[in-house]
Amino acid sequence: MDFISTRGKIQKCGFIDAFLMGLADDGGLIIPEHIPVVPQDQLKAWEQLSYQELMFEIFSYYTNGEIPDEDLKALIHDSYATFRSPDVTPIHTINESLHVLELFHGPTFAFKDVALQFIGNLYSYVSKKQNKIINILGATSGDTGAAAIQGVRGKEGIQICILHPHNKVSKVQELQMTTVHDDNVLNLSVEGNFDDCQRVIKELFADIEFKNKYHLRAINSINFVRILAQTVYYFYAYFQVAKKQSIDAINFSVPTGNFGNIFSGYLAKQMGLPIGKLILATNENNILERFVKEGIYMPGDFLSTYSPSMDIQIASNFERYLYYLNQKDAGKVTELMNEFQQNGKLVIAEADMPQVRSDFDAHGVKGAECLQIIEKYNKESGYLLDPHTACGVAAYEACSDKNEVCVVFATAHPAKFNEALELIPIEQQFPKEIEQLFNQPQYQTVLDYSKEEIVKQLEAFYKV
Ligand SMILES: N[C@@H](CCOP(=O)(O)O)C(=O)O
Repeated sequence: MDFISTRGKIQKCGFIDAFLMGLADDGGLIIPEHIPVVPQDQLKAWEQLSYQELMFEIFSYYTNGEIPDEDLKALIHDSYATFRSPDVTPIHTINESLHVLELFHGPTFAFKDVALQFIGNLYSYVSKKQNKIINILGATSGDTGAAAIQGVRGKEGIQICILHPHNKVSKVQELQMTTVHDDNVLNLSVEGNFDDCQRVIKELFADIEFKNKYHLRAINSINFVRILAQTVYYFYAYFQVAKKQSIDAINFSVPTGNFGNIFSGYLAKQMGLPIGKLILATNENNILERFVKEGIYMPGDFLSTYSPSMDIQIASNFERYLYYLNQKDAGKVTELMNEFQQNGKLVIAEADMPQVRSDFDAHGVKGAECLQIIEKYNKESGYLLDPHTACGVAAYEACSDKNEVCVVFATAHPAKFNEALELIPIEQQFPKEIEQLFNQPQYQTVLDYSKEEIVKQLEAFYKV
């Protein structure tokens, strides 16, 4: 399996090189040259596998034997040893048409742990095997940063710097990042929003001289390994539901900001998993919903919402989808991305819209609807949703027929967003790992939004 760029201007490379490159050196995103299709009898056999065994099988389609089987198995095993559920991502069934896939049983109580605990271990493995310096640079709207820091803290040969938007993440998210006081961790709290943070890191990754000098590595979903690791739970969810009831295709409703989590579903579907609808669940920052409904991809005004992890306007992984929508024409993708850069908007050809609408459906939650859904499900079924998952459930209600089966992703534990939950008359409980954060000192540098200032901080922090 070789890896290429959506812009077509890098040499084909193998799995580890694709992992280390993060953002493609031509400014595009890395994708597999061909998406492998899993034969039906293989899919059937996978039904009985544990999460870890399934992940090994899926990764083996992509790793080209670059990681010996025993090493890959050990990496996978170690990555999920810290999870609070033996199933890694267990299913909670509300009724026959609605299942919630709990993706928050990792150390930082969000779905990001599922990929990032593995990625932390993989960076450590590569650093030791190839004697490589790993300087991670990432941007977060709250969850990625906490999970990535947790995945690499204290690991030899790895430094991590995370940019988060100052005062625009939840208190628990902020504490999860900034109470870590390890020498290899730097938290920069930037006056701006997530899009500002993501823009700077993308510019730095696209500056090849800087990227190579400082050995920059990515943990955001620009890194294809993030996408691949997230496909595993689509397969696992399907098999768990299939054990409970007879199903054909199932729908997935996915809270999404950077288009990474749902793009993993697109990949799983191309690999042959019987997925019906992929439903994009967003909040008021609804660029993706407008794209599906109107065919226009154009950022609107940034809004702070009850679901801050999805307070994103420019979705990195959208470019991966554009590549497939345009029949893998890298020249066309380059043209479209340049157009977006210049005009701040992309208009999808009318002829392509039936395809878009058969690939995705979408619903954007507005204000009170998020809290109403949390209250309603708590009252009716005693299940507590976090605000992002509530967007997913609202999108299920809007887009999935009741005679279809839908899995909604619970992307975070509700305790991470107590500010929103306090607005509803329900009882909240904090897991002890979260409760104890409130008594700890914080370590972060607050910065104006200035690329020069950020670069100065990185140059002082990274070992080269
Ligand atoms: N919602 C994310 C934003 C970064 O997205 P990623 O999937 O590219 O890491 C977060 O919580 O940080």
